[in-house]
Amino acid sequence: MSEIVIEKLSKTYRSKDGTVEALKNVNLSIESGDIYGIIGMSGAGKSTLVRCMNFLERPTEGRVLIKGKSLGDFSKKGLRKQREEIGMIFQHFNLLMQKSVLENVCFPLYIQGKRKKEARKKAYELLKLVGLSDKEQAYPSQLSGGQKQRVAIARALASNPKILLCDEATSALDPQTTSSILELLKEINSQMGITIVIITHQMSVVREICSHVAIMKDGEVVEQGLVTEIFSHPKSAVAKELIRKDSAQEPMGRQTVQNIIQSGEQIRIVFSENSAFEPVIANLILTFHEPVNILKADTKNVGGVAKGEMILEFSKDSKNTEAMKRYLRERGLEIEEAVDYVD
Ligand SMILES: Nc1ncnc2c1ncn2[C@@H]1O[C@H](COP(=O)(O)OP(=O)(O)OP(=O)(O)O)[C@@H](O)[C@H]1O
Repeated sequence: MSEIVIEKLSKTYRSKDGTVEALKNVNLSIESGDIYGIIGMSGAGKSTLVRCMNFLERPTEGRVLIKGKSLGDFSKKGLRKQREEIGMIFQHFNLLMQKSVLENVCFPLYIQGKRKKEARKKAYELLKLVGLSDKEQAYPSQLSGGQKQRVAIARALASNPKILLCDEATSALDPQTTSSILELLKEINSQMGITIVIITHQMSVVREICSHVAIMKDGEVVEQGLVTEIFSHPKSAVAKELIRKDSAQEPMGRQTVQNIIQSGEQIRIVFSENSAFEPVIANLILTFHEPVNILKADTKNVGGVAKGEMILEFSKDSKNTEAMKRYLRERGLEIEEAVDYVD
């Protein structure tokens, strides 16, 4: 049975300035143990969707099922109990600034009625898990962004949730700290079996950690599936744009993209790092006696697997472009037009 099912979900905000359809007929299925990314540009509806997953926001239409139980059917008390199974972390950590790290982690346990001794024992364990045993007496203002997010993760895990919702949890962090937090989330997923939902606007986050992804635009899911599949063969314009931005963020990638000679047709190829890719390109050149520019070549971590990505450019006056593409396809490489990936 799926851990989370989103069925025909719509959310409309009404205010004196008019109505906003933040979600339109969203359908998703998230399996137990998935790390599921939800990605899209600003305003796409990501936060609204994740807030509907624990009914912080009530949908206008549709259902949210957690392990087959519809959240809409719960009483207030039942919903509060159900929410203990769904932890959440945020971009700005939302810690209690007047309380120590230890007391921040104890807080949800006190709300559940746990005694101080029991709560503290659990909090010590969690602080050890997130690598902050030495900071239990510190206050949030004395911590770095990455450490604050570790406290927030420990606090979210205090009620033994089955699901952890992460709303732009790494957006306020530098790339190195982002990687260490993603690493921690991966450990939590694999060691504790917690299903993780990650809201982000960065493809690099999805690439590094997620098994599945849903891509949102204007309140709708425009594409969803395995990250490896979407990274290799994105279909929607939004997916292509997010992949292009991901590449352009790397200094080498940007430089190469800016320096390209806009001449012949360009294609994008994604391949396994250890595939026999180079001989194919060398043989292509030897077979057709034509130069082929390699505009960009990169290796990316896609769900822990190294994937090669290349953008090739054929000569402007080439009469062999179609034959060369056929040659590459016949050798098992899947290729696509690269117009969406270069500026
Ligand atoms: N409480 C609210 N009242 C009215 N409109 C809202 C409310 N919350 C969100 N919206 C609108 O709903 C749409 C989706 O917003 P949402 O915050 O879910 O998008 P997002 O993809 O998370 O964006 P961002 O990445 O900028 O946080 C936007 O047009 C937003 O202005």
